[in-house]
Amino acid sequence: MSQSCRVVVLISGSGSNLQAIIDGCDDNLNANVVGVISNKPDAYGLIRAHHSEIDTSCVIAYKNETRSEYDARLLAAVEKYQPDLVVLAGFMRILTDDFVSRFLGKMINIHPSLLPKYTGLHTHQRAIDAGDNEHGASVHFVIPELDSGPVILQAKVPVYAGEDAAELAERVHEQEHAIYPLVVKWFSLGRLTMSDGKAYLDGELIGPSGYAPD
Ligand SMILES: Nc1nc2c(c(=O)[nH]1)N[C@@H](CN(C=O)c1ccc(C(=O)N[C@@H](CCC(=O)O)C(=O)O)cc1)CN2
Ligand SMILES: NCC(=O)N[C@@H]1O[C@H](COP(=O)([O-])[O-])[C@@H](O)[C@H]1O
Repeated sequence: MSQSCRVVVLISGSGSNLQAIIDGCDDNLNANVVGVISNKPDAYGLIRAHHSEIDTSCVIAYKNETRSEYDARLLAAVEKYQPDLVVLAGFMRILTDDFVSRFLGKMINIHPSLLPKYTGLHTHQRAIDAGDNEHGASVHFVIPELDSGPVILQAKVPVYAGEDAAELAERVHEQEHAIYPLVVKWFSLGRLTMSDGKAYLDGELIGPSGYAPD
C-alpha cells in the first residue's frame, strides 16, 4: 500500500470544511491531515484539530510585515509537515506568487461561488444582489491569480427568493462539505493532477465548470 497522502490544512475561521476533510480521512485511509495552520489564533478550526489530536500552529501577521515576509514564515510552518497536499479551507489571505509556486499542482482551495463568477469576497451577497437563481461552491487548484486556478469540482444550490446571505451560505456550506473531501480523496489516490494550468482526473481533461460525470 502506498504511503498515506500527507495533508496540511490552512484555515482562518470555523473550520467546518477542515472537519469534513478530517472526517473524510476516516473513510479514506489514503490521506491523513498531519497539520492545521491558522493565521488567526482564535480560529475555531484549531479547536477542531485539537479534538482530533492533529498538530496545529498559528502564523499571525505582524503589523508592519510585508506579504512576502509573512508568506516566508508561513512557508516554513507548512514545510515542517512535508505535505503532499496543501488545502486552503477558508484561509483568508492572498498568497504571494512565490508561495503559490512552491505548491503548484498540490495546493487546492474551496471558493464559495460557481467560478469564474464572483472571485474574491462576499460572494453570497453578490449573487443575491445580482438576482442569480443559482449559486454554489468550487474546488480549484491554486495559482497566483486569485481564485482563477483550474476548477476541479463544483456544487450548485438554488437561490431562494428573499433569503439572506447567511441562509444561502449555510446551504452552500453543506455542499462544500460533500465535495471537498471527495477532491482530497481523488488527489490522495493519484487520480487528480494539474498540468499546464489545466486539471485532469484519471488523465482526462476536466472542463471549465469542473468534473461532470457522463
Ligand atoms: N494567490 C492566491 N492566493 C489565494 C487564493 C488564490 O487562488 N490565489 N485563494 C484564496 C482564497 N480566497 C477565496 O477563495 C480568498 C481569500 C482572501 C481574500 C482576500 O481578499 N484577503 C484579504 C484579507 C481579507 C480579510 O482579512 O478578511 C487580503 O489577503 O488582503 C480573497 C480571496 C486564498 N489565497
Ligand atoms: N474566499 C475564500 C472563502 O470565502 N472561503 C470560504 O470560507 C468558508 C470557510 O468556512 P469554514 O471555515 O467553516 O470551512 C467556506 O465557505 C469557504 O468557501
